[in-house]
Amino acid sequence: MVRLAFVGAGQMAEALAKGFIAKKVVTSSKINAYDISEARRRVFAEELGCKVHDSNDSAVANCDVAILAVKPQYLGATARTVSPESWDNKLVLSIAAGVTIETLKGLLPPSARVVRIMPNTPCLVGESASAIAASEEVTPSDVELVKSLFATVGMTISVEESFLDAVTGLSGSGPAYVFLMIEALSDGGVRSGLPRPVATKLAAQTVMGAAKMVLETGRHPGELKDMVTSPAGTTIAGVHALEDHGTRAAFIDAVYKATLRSKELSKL
Ligand SMILES: NC(=O)C1=CN([C@@H]2O[C@H](COP(=O)(O)OP(=O)(O)OC[C@H]3O[C@@H](n4cnc5c(N)ncnc54)[C@H](OP(=O)(O)O)[C@@H]3O)[C@@H](O)[C@H]2O)C=CC1
Ligand SMILES: O=C(O)[C@@H]1CCC=N1
Repeated sequence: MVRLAFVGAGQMAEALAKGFIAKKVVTSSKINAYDISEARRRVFAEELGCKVHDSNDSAVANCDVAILAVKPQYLGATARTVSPESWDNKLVLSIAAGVTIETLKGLLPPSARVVRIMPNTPCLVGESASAIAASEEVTPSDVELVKSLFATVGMTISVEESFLDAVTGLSGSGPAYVFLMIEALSDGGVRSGLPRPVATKLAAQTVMGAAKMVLETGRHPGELKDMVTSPAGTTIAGVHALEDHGTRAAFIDAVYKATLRSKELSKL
């Protein structure tokens, strides 16, 4: 069984570790971790049962695959806390938004093989969307290993590295847009008289059901929308309100602005 190391044990590292453990792809005893925050080290040791180290160097020295999971701004300084000997021959996965393979290679010895991945938090429930871009040195068996690891917590897709900023703007950040949407739909239900727990449950199930229809039928979302929309009915009244408030443009702009921010992070 592969030995992992999380360099940074924050929100996303926790979501991935919990997902991997739940799917039994890695046992907690094979997950090494370090975080500068004692509170985060405690979560990994006490809640997840992982091997928590007293440095990034020790965590990486004891792994086959290291997952860089600190904020992009701290990646350079963090990578330098690990000695070249500990990085030697490691498969290094970076989930950091924006930070390019070229930058990552500049931080690591030449023997390290670099893969960038952009997952999202639904890995916690086995429904992540992870896009993967590998550097030239990465072997086909490395790619297979990464794909099989992340496939246990959701779907994986290989992309050109140049697409990763857009992926980050869409699926990396996307759960936040959808949570906001569910919260707002629930507010709408409450505004119309539903009790909050009923409204939130209906909103979340509706989003999940609609998403499943897109994925499972392969039909265009516009066509599926038309199936709900009766002439002079309730849905077209709701759709008109959404169009009137510029909802479609707001989503397009959200993804675009997040993409631009990912590009900015690559320059830090
Ligand atoms: N959250 C998400 O949905 C997603 C995040 N990502 C990427 O994942 C990465 C982590 O994001 P996220 O989990 O949200 O961030 P968090 O801030 O929750 O986690 C990062 C952790 O790293 C710690 N840290 C900082 N410096 C070091 C260091 N030198 N050594 C060890 N640990 C350190 C931080 O401690 P402290 O807080 O004390 O600084 C923090 O606990 C980012 O690069 C982000 O772009 C990718 C996909 C989705
Ligand atoms: O907000 C962020 O920067 C990170 C990257 C993608 C999701 N969260």
